[in-house]
Amino acid sequence: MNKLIEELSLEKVGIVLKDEPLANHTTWKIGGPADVFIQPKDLSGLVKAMRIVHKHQLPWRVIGKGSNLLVRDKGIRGVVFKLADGLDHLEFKDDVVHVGAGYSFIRLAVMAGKEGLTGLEFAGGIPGSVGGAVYMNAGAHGSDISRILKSAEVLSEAGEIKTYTNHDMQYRYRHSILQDKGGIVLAAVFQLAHGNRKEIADAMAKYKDRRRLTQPLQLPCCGSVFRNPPHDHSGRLIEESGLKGYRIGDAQVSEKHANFIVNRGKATAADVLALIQHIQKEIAERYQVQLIPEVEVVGEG
Ligand SMILES: Cc1cc2nc3c(=O)[nH]c(=O)nc-3n(C[C@H](O)[C@H](O)[C@H](O)COP(=O)(O)OP(=O)(O)OC[C@H]3O[C@@H](n4cnc5c(N)ncnc54)[C@H](O)[C@@H]3O)c2cc1C
Ligand SMILES: NC(=O)C1=CN([C@@H]2O[C@H](COP(=O)(O)OP(=O)(O)OC[C@H]3O[C@@H](n4cnc5c(N)ncnc54)[C@H](OP(=O)(O)O)[C@@H]3O)[C@@H](O)[C@H]2O)C=CC1
Ligand SMILES: C=C(O[C@H]1[C@H](O)[C@@H](CO)O[C@H](OP(=O)(O)OP(=O)(O)OC[C@H]2O[C@@H](n3ccc(=O)[nH]c3=O)[C@H](O)[C@@H]2O)[C@@H]1NC(C)=O)C(=O)O
Repeated sequence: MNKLIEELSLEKVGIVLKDEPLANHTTWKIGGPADVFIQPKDLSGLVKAMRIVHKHQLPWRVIGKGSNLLVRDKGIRGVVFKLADGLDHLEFKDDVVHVGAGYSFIRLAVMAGKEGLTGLEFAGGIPGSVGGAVYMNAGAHGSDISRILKSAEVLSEAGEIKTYTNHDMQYRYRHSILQDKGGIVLAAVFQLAHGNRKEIADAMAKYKDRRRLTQPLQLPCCGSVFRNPPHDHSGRLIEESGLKGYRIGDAQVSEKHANFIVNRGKATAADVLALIQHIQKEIAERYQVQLIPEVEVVGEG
């Protein structure tokens, strides 16, 4: 590991940290350490780092803003790449936007609105990176990434950069091909349309108010914990089961939105996982519905 860190430092790939607690990089503020944490300073830093990691045959994972991740308490063995500053270029060309994977998805929505471009209003309250959103097919208010993505640049483990079209992504509800095949989204191109600045701003303000009213935005959380089952809402089922406020350790079913689990202070991943299992058992017994987590659970317990 020390040899790897030495090589990464010599190549000046960006920020390189040993045993970095991932609780510092997830919105749940939960997660054990990554053996090696790399925040590349730019694209060439990422490509160089990937080559070195590949040579050392270490497992790796990429994260964005950690807003859909439950990292187990013993952390992640191998390397974690975090895409943030340095991979965050933004360029509007008529009604098309080219954006780096490390760019904030919320900020992108705000910037597109300022340009008078419509299509990204739904993203106004989704607190992740563009890369995470492309991978997750993030969505809200009746829209999602699949409606606007033209193409994405993806780096494979072998170090090749390929262009994926919208069709290649095989998008479905909160699913993309990347969830099966892996790869690192480097950048995305979105097709928007010219619209009315005021109408765009009004729609975003309306969505923002709705979120403030219905979601526990002030407490550490990861958004919806479970996918919605067909033709229903996990939040409705969990509330109807009387589980709002139910707590294991410092992990609690939000009083505001039953499909959110909030960290009341020092919740561990084990607390959250126990609560997830408890909810799944209650809902299966009561409604014969198997709730499937939307959040990704990674690392060692
Ligand atoms: C308050 C709150 C509200 C939310 N509301 C919504 C909502 O309305 N709709 C919605 O869809 N989600 C919502 N979420 C969940 C979350 O914001 C999205 O899933 C988001 O797209 C995750 O992006 P991220 O950068 O944080 O990804 P991370 O959590 O860091 O990672 C999630 C997954 O994406 C992968 N990934 C991240 N970056 C890349 C990359 N560059 N290349 C390849 N894979 C990558 C990771 O490996 C991981 O598997 C909400 C979360 C919170 C905290
Ligand atoms: N509960 C949790 O665990 C988490 C919740 N969040 C929530 O997500 C939101 C932003 O997250 P953050 O990581 O700070 O994002 P960023 O730092 O990437 O960007 C947020 C910026 O965009 C602005 N903004 C956000 N939404 C809108 C909108 N609909 N219309 C116009 N401007 C908007 C914000 O202004 P302004 O401050 O005025 O809204 C802020 O300046 C916040 O509401 C935050 O509460 C984020 C992470 C974790
Ligand atoms: C937050 C996320 O995405 C959210 C997205 O922000 C919103 C808005 O479009 O719609 C989905 O939530 P949701 O289905 O729970 O939407 P909401 O509008 O909050 O609730 C739906 C229905 O459930 C009911 N509901 C919700 C919460 C609750 O505690 N009790 C309850 O009865 C509501 O009354 C409403 O009738 C996405 N969740 C999923 C899993 O698809 C996320 O993916 O992380």
